[in-house]
Amino acid sequence: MPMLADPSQRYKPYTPLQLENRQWPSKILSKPPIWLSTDLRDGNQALANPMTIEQKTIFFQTLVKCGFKEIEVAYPAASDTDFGFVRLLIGKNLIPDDVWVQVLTPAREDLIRRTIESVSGCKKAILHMYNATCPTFRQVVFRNSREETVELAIKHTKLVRQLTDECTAQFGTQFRYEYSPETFSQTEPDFAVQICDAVKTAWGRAGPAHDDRIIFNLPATVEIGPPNHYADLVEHFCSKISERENIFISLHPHNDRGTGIAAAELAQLAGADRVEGCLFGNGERTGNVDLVNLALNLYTQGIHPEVDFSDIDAIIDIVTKCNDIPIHPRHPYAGELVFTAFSGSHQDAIKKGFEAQAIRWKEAESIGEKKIWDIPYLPIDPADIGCSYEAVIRVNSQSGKGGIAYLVKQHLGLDMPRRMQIAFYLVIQAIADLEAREVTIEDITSTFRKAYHYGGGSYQGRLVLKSFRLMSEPSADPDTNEGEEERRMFDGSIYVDGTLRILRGEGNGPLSALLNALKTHLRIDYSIKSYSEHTLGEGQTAKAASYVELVPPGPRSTSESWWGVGVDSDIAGSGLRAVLSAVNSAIGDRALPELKLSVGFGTSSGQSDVASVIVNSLHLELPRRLQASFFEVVQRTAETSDGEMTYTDVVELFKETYKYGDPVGRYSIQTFKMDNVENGTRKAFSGVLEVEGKQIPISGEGNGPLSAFLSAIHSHVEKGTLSIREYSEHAIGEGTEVKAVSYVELVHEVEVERKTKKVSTWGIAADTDITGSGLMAVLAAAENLGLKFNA
Ligand SMILES: CC(=O)SCCNC(=O)CCNC(=O)[C@H](O)C(C)(C)COP(=O)(O)OP(=O)(O)OC[C@H]1O[C@@H](n2cnc3c(N)ncnc32)[C@H](O)[C@@H]1OP(=O)(O)O
Ligand SMILES: CC(C)C(=O)C(=O)O
Repeated sequence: MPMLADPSQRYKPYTPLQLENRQWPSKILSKPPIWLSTDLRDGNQALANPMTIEQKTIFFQTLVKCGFKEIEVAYPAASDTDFGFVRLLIGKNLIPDDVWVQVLTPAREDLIRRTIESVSGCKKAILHMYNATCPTFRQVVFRNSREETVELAIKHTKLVRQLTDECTAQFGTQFRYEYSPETFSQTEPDFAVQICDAVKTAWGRAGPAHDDRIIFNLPATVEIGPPNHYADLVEHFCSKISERENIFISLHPHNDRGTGIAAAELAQLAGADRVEGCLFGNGERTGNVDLVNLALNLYTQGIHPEVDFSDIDAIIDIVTKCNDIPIHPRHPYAGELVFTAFSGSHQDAIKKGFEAQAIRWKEAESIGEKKIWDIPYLPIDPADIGCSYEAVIRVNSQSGKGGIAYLVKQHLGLDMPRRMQIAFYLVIQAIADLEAREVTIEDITSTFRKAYHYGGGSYQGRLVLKSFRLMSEPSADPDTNEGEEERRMFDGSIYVDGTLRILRGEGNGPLSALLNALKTHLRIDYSIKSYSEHTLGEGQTAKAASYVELVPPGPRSTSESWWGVGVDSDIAGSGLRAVLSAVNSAIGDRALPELKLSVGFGTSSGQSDVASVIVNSLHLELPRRLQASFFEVVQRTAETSDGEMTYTDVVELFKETYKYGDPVGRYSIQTFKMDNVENGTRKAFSGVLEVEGKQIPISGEGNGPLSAFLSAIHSHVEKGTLSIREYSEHAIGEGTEVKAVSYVELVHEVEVERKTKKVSTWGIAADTDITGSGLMAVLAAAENLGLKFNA
């Protein structure tokens, strides 16, 4: 059947109340109401499968834990389960002393007796009786006149009074009385007041003290009008009922029009003291009013609700298990999606909101002011109810760059520059569109790693930085401006398609020096369009994150660009890594010039090619001056072999030249000790030097281990003086096999025919002890120089 063209033919509107001097619209809520949870009664009676005693027990304990002090636990006359549950709570002493349990009964003698029997022995009980009072119920259900309806309420209230007094006398149970003119919102307002006044008189003991007050519960048993109408009815009731000070006015809104929350809030403004409802709004039909929603609404106004939902997920878990009803994903405060934004503009605003709030809070903290929550689209801090920010931003095809950037920042700590956000957004958007699904955080982080070759392991690209050195030297150009006078030289070992190569370049900064090296050695030619950086983490573990945008060289008309990201404990290192990250994207699978390992080490080969051979074969990252020195050796040797040397020839030549890896040297250190002297500002070396089988005790002092050792051997050198021109070291090997390799360039000066003659050479040594490797490198150099030691 279609909807009616004229619904007024079937449905009549509510009758508005002509309330004079209406007060509630200009009031505000400033304190929480008394809460009554009726989950175990009104909520329970609405379930297809009412709760078992075990479920009711768990639910009851959860309510107690949340801080509810009044809990309607059963309709005891309804079933053995309900009756037995009340007996169990009392028998097992499960009711805390400050908690009132409430039980409901209709106005029928047999059921009232059974209900009061159920609470005998309980410390504090609220006996709740109801009878329907509105015209339809009077006429149809009870077939009673107004007078008969009032009489029914009076008669049974008197019975309740008599039986509860008897129970108090016998068991010491403290009782309060709650009366509900059921269907209050459909009852004539004056009749509701009349019947409650009569009930109060029949009860006969309402007083102003908290525990003596009679409770009049005014149910919107069925929500038949807008919330302002309910508020009007409540304000009318509050102003007309006698002895208002001896009464608690309670609300019991249902949610048939979906305005139960609004009705409860407005009716509190209208004068109510107490609210009955269920967690997450379970209950008959569309449910009772949701107490969690009401309480958290107060909380977000800065008013503590005096019930605690700090771990809302745990509460949801118990409630959904007991009710066997799921919570809607959009349910206020509790739904799975209520702290989630999928749409781009929401995500953007949330991201900016968090950033701005962090700054605001820092300032507020420094001047002792409140840290007020003010994040777009998030009325409450999810953390306050035990939720994480994990789900705040989720990505699908409706999302924008801001949300994706937020997630990258949250999960990888990387705060991408705006243009990079746009570039990465397009990558994610393509996935979301193509696969028509939500893009998970795992998808986003792994796509980011793949796109920018970030995170090592399987994500790394064709070019991987192993180590580098940056040097400065004054510019050769006399016309350079102040501040531009330095040239930067990059000298690094980079894996190129798995082969370690030594690349060198120079520029006016580290990044341009690397780009120059890539151009020179690998014909990779790009320029930097933008660069930015920020710190990642705090304190000692802080690192630098750099972002680079590369474009093809020449006039910048192209829209094509490649972004890269690099993270390193060293800021220059992070920039270099960012360049390589972008280069890896830019080159794709284009072929790169190979390192020719077996031919061409004649005059046409460069120093870095030779250095590449050494690093690949012996894992030695030669200092630049040693590279130059050895290159000269290679060139001289190549001349004698028609300009051609094989890879193996070069390696052997290196070993032979520097006696590297030669186990039987003429000189060795038998034992040594390095002490701190002069408050640790200087070092004192003492040990035994073995020279061609002879043991020579030596000792000396210096400002560091090497100078101390040098001074120790000095007096035993046959003639001349020794000094160290250059020293460097690096680790070699991995894990437990790691050693230190030291490189020492030793200079020997001798007077020959009144002229000072200077010769120098390199010594290289590896040892598990870094000081040991340095000393051995000095000896190796001495041996390579052909020095003689006296005993
Ligand atoms: C708005 C609310 O939520 S009110 C609470 C509703 N909750 C429940 O009903 C859950 C528990 N109920 C039950 O277990 C049963 O209904 C019982 C045990 C209370 C009564 O069961 P029964 O005796 O079989 O009667 P039934 O369920 O048909 O109830 C209707 C009878 O109670 C009367 N009645 C209904 N409400 C009331 C009341 N508040 N006061 C007095 N009598 C009432 C009806 O007029 C009707 O009487 P009739 O049999 O003389 O016509
Ligand atoms: C018994 C009353 C309070 C009731 O549950 C209702 O009217 O909804």
